[in-house]
Parts: sequence; C-alpha cells; structure tokens
Amino acid sequence: MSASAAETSAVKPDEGPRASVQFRQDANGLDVAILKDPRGFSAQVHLHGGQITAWKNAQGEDLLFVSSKAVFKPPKPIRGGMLICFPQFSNFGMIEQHGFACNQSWAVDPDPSPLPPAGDDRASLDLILKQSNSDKQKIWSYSFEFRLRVVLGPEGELGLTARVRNTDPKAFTFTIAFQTYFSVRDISEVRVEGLETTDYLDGLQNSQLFTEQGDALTFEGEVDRVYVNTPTTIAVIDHEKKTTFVLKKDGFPDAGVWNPWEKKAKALTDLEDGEYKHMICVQPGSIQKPITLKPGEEWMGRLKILTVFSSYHSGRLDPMRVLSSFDSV
Ligand SMILES: O=P(O)(O)OC[C@H]1O[C@@H](O)[C@H](O)[C@@H](O)[C@@H]1O
Repeated sequence: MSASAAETSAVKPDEGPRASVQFRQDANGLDVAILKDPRGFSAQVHLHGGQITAWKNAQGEDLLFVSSKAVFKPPKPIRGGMLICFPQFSNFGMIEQHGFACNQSWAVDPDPSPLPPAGDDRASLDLILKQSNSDKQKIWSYSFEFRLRVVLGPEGELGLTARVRNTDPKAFTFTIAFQTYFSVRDISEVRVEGLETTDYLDGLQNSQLFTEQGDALTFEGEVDRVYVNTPTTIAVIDHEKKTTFVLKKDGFPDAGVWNPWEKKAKALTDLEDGEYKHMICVQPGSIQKPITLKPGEEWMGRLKILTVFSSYHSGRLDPMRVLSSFDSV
C-alpha cells in the first residue's frame, strides 16, 4: 500500500490484518505517518525532518532507541530513531552538523516513479524534500530533490530507498548517512560484526585512520568512528535481548559508529544520564568520499534492516535468510 496525503487504512472485518499507512498529528501538532505491517510491526515517521521516530515489533517493543528527554519540536532533530544526515554527515564539511534535511518539512511524494509500488503486503511511504531557487540555503545553495521511500514488511523489516537528484544548473557534492539509534539492553553486551579488519577514521583522535583489529566491535567507552569501505552486511548483536539487527546496504560504503558514553552523554541535554547504555548508533552512509552529482544526475542508496531472534552469536546467523533478504528493498 502506497500512501497519499489523504489516505487512511481501511481494514475490513472479514480480512486479516493488512499493511496500512495512517496520518495524524503528534502532541505538538507535527504531522506523522504510522506504518503497520500484517505481522504487527509498526513504524512512525515525522514529516518534519523525514525522521523515523519509532519502529516496533509485533509485541510493541521499541527496536529503535528514542531518548526519554527527546524534544519533539523543531528546530533541533529528535534525539533517537533514524535521522537523515544530508547534505553533510556529522562535521565532515562546512555546514551545520548533520546537514539541514533533518530540519526541514518533507512532503508526501505524489510521484515516486520509476520506483514500482512497494506491494500490498508492505506498508510504504514516499516522501520528498525539494530545494528550489527561492528557498536555497545560504551555505549550500543548490536546487535538489531528495526522495525517500520507507517500507515496512512483510516480515517487519525496515527498508529505505534514498534518491538525490541534482536539479541545479551546477554540479554539487554531498555526504549522507542514516544516523540509526538501535535500542539495546546493555551496551556492554553488544557486538557489532562485519567491521573487523576494516579501516576507520577515529573522531576521538583527529579523524586519524586506524584498522579495526578485533574480531568484532565491543564497547567499553566512548566511540565515534567512521568505518570506510565496509561490507554490505553489518550485524548488531544484542546478547541480552537475544536479538540481532542485520543491516544490508547498497550505495552506502561507510558506516559511522557512535556512543557518547557516560561523560559526553551528560553534556547532551536531550539524553537522560545513563541512557547511553541503551543505545548504539550505527550509521550507514557515504561519508569518506563525497558524492558529486552533475546537473540532472541522480544518486540512489538502499538500506534494509531486519531483526533476527537469536540465541545467535558469532557465525550462527542463518546465511540464506540474510542473503535472500535484500531483493525486495
Ligand atoms: O549531538 P548530535 O549533533 O546529534 O551528534 C551526535 C553524534 O553524531 C554522530 O553521528 C557523530 O559521529 C558524533 O560526533 C556526534 O557527537
């Protein structure tokens, strides 16, 4: 089911649960879209910022972390969920941290073609952020169209397709990432796999380049890194919850990994002390080598995240399930 602005779900009593998209306003009057899939997974997207502010499994458990002190009001992005960093990730450039797309009003995209409809068994939302001549930013003054498709289902997986088109007479360059706050029970019991032997820029050491030595990334203190040229699959393993998040990505060669730990977390006014233990940011992106688009050119990146119930620990992920999971993003 694809969404248009006026659409609401219509579940007839004689039919089983279906995918649906509903629009409503949150307590602050901001527009949100609620996606539901037939298995009972759901996601919430704030149209301001195009930010995914909830993703829940069929039991209603949060799969994404959102701070209890998050401020659901512009102008700052909401602390948690999944944030679109565009046209700049973090401080990798001259403009504001994480760029401005997370601070602008996105609209429902009436024409996501040539993307085909997502299919009846999945809830899907197409958004667009346009910058035209009249509303160009002072610092990054190019016209563009950023299209985002968010898809949920049919197995509760979250799929994102991002497309950026240069509608300006001049070429432009950007970096991009999906800053994704995964909800974890205890950061000390989390492993990130797939980054071993990969090079990373260490934000805590003047962005110097190092090589990951361990057989997985584990956490004992602050981490602020950008892993470069990473494999297409990364796993975030939460031993305590017995859940593994599997990220499959295409067009996003890099992956930021961030946890502020105790001291830095205290300096963040929209993060409760101690909440750093329950989040890990893994940020698929194109960061180290900025993307350049000539007039009329389009870039596309795809990301799919699924959750796998696991007694899984290293090496026991069902490879067939993971490998077959990318086709339908
Ligand atoms: O506080 P902000 O602006 O949301 O940024 C949070 C973090 O975001 C991460 O993506 C960056 O790598 C960190 O350096 C940064 O501290």
